[in-house]
Amino acid sequence: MPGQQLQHWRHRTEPWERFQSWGWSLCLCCTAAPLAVAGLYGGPGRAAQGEAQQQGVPEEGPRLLQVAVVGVPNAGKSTLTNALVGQKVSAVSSKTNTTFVPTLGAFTEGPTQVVLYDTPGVVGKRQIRGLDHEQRVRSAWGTAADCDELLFIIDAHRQVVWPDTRVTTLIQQLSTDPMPDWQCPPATLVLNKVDLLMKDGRAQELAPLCDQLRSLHPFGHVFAISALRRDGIDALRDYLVSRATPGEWTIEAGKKTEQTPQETVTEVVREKVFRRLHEELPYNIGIQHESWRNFADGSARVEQTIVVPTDQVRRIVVGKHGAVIGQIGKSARLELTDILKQPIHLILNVKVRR
Ligand SMILES: Nc1nc2c(ncn2[C@@H]2O[C@H](COP(=O)(O)OP(=O)(O)OP(=O)(O)O)[C@@H](O)[C@H]2O)c(=O)[nH]1
Repeated sequence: MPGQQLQHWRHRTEPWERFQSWGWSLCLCCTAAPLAVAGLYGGPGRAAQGEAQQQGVPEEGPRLLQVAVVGVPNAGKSTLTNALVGQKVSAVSSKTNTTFVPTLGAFTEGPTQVVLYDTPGVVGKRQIRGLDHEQRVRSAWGTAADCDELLFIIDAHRQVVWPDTRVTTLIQQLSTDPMPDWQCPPATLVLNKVDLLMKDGRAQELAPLCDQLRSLHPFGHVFAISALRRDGIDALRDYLVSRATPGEWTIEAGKKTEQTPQETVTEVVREKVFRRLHEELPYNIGIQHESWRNFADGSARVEQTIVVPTDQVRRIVVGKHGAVIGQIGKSARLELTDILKQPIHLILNVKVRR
C-alpha cells in the first residue's frame, strides 16, 4: 500500500545487528511497504525539533493529535499509555479490565501535543457480560470514534502462542460495526509484548501475524514494541507527533494529565490493590478519596477508602494483622512520592458497602 511503512522493534540493550535479519523478514512480509528503521522515521522527530529550536527557527503554531488506545483486555493499553506519556496516568495490572473509564494522558514535543485516551478493554458483542461491561465497551468505542487516530494494540505473544479468533474478529469489525454510526479513524496496529516472543525464540512468527492482521483491516502502520520495556516507544512517539495537525492544545502546557493529584492517588491505589490480589478479587471494588492535607514541610497526608462488597473480601484486602493492606499502602506511597514529587503519607481504610 503506498506510503505505508513498517516500523520495527529494536532492542535497546542489544546491538542492532542482532535483529537485522528479523527486521528484513518483517520487511518482506509486507512487500510494498518500504522499511523505515525505528528512529529514522520521516516525521518531525525529537532530534530534528531540538535542532530547529537551537537554530532559532520561529516556533510554529500549536499542533494536536488525539489518540485512542484500544484493544482487548490485558493487551497492555495502560502500560503503553504510561510509557508514551512518561508518567503513570493509568492503572496497570495483570487482572483484566483494570481500566474502568477512558483515562487521559498527554505528551508534548515542541509545538505538538499528543493526547492519549487509554480505554477499557473491548470485546465482541457476544462476549459482553452485563450492563456495566457493555457500558465500558461502548465508552471505549465512543472515545475511539471521537479521536483522530486509533492505536489498536494486541498481545502479540499471546496471539502467536494461542491464536484467538476473538481478536481477529474484533479487528475485522474495525472496518464495520463496533457501534452504530461508527467510522474508524486512521488505525495503527501495535504488536505488543514482543519481549516475550524474543524470550521464547519465536520472534520470526511476528511477520506472518502482521500479514494476517493487515489483511483484516487496512492499518496504515504497524509497530512492534514492548511497552513494558519501553522498546519501540520512541519510534511510536515520533510517528504520533508526525500525525498531528494544526490545533489548540487541550491540556495545559507542561501537564501530562488532567487528573487531579487525588485522582492520581486513586489510580495508583487501585493498581496496587489489583496487582497484589488479582486472582482473589471481584471487579466491584471502589476507591474513594477522603481527604488531602498539605504540611509545611512539603509533605501531604492523603486518606482513601477501599470499598469492598463483602466481609470476606475485606478480610482478603486487609490480610493477616494488616499485612496485605500494609504492603499495598507502602508500594503506593513510594510510587506516589515519585509521581507527585512530594512525600505522601497514605492512610488506607477498607470498608464494606454491599
Ligand atoms: N512482558 C510484557 N508484559 C507487558 C507488556 N505490556 C504490558 N504488559 C503486562 O500485561 C499486563 C496487562 O497490562 P495493562 O497495561 O494493564 O493492560 P490493559 O490492556 O490496560 O488491561 P485492561 O485495563 O484490563 O484492559 C500487566 O501485567 C503488564 O505488566 C510488555 O510489553 N511485555
